[in-house]
Amino acid sequence: MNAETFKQIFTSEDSTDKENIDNVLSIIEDVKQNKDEALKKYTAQFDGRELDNFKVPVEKLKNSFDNLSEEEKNALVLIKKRIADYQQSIKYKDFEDREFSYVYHPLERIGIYIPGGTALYPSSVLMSAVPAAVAGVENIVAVTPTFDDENITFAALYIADVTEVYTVGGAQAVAALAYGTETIAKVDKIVGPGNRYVALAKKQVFGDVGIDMIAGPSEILLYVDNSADYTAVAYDIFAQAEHDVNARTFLMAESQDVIDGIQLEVDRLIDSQRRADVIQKSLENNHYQIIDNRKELIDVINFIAPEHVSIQHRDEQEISRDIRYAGAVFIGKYSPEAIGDYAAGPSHVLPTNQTGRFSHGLNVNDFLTSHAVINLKEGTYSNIAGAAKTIAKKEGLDAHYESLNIRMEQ
Ligand SMILES: NC(=O)c1ccc[n+]([C@@H]2O[C@H](COP(=O)([O-])OP(=O)(O)OC[C@H]3O[C@@H](n4cnc5c(N)ncnc54)[C@H](O)[C@@H]3O)[C@@H](O)[C@H]2O)c1
Ligand SMILES: [Zn+2]
Repeated sequence: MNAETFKQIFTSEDSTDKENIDNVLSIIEDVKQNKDEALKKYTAQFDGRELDNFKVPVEKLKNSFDNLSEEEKNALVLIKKRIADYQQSIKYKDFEDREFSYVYHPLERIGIYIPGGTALYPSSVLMSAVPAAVAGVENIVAVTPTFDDENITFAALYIADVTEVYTVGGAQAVAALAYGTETIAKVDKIVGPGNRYVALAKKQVFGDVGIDMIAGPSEILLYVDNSADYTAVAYDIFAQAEHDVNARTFLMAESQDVIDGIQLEVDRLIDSQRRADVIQKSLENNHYQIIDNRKELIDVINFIAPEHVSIQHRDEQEISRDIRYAGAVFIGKYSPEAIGDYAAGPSHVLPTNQTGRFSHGLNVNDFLTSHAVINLKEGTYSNIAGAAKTIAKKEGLDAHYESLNIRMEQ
């Protein structure tokens, strides 16, 4: 049992979905050319809505918030504060020295995609918009295919310091953010999760505009021993599975007894789940493995770089310290992944499908850009200009050489 065993799982997936790519490319081209007209056309085609005006007035957002129960309002406010405090604490700070500085500035205008095709995601609003607001972004534009006059997504947008909201979704919304239309001005970066069309569109527009990452179907790797609460672990597996039929769980334990114990709870409880049909389907993607060697376990985790890792084990602290690549690591009984979805603080917008090996969860620093400031004094210059001249000469760049040399002679 080692990381090699998992290669098969990851290489056999259809990451290149030719038909959908062509479809998304033609939507993007159309929006580039025909702007608002194209947005209206695709909104009618895919969402079945005739839209004259897709800008949502702030009163609509406010109404949605005002009409929530006190309990719901308080929940959104508390979650917003948790996210903001956490993001503030990890925000990069300028480095300033006599001859070098490194300074950070917020992006000017960003777009957040809030999924809304089949479910509402007020948590995603807060997880994307609050980090941007903490970074100091002035123009936070949200797009979402959410059309009801009042809904919890609008309520979250109301308290999240979002400055503009448009009811467009899918690849057409991503294209509008990337290239601009008569109604929606172009942004500098697009963030947030969405379905495959949204993900493919983000991939296509990258380069013309920044993106955060390509987040695919959700996944969790659980490492559990017999000190864990098997019923709670069964619910952790359901929580992952109910997201989407493509979601998956990697359940790992040192012995078959543990896996059997959890499986018993899964079998006992599954029929009583409201989303049992989705759960049942996504459980087919699960992989249950016995790993009794700690080094192999860590190799597998680092290879998969799971979106979520949950360790519920006697040695959970020690094991967690060796993990290098993961979207987020949840340690122990009181850090279930579900608390991370809503309220722990770090964003739930996380890299999936091994992309955690080179990218990270959305955070405040994704909304900052930075540059170096070089302000050398004469002494430093004289110490290093000789080396620079030598290389400039070797490269045959004479003007570079002279630019350096002339200052040495003075
Ligand atoms: N990783 C995360 O943090 C996270 C959080 C929340 C949601 N999600 C994911 O976001 C996704 C939400 O998907 P959704 O579909 O509900 O909403 P969505 O808003 O992502 O997509 C809806 C849009 O898809 C477009 N579309 C639908 N069918 C199309 C077709 N045949 N061709 C072209 N475009 C088409 C439509 O324009 C529609 O507006 C889910 O996969 C969910 O798991 C992820
Ligand atoms: Zn979840």
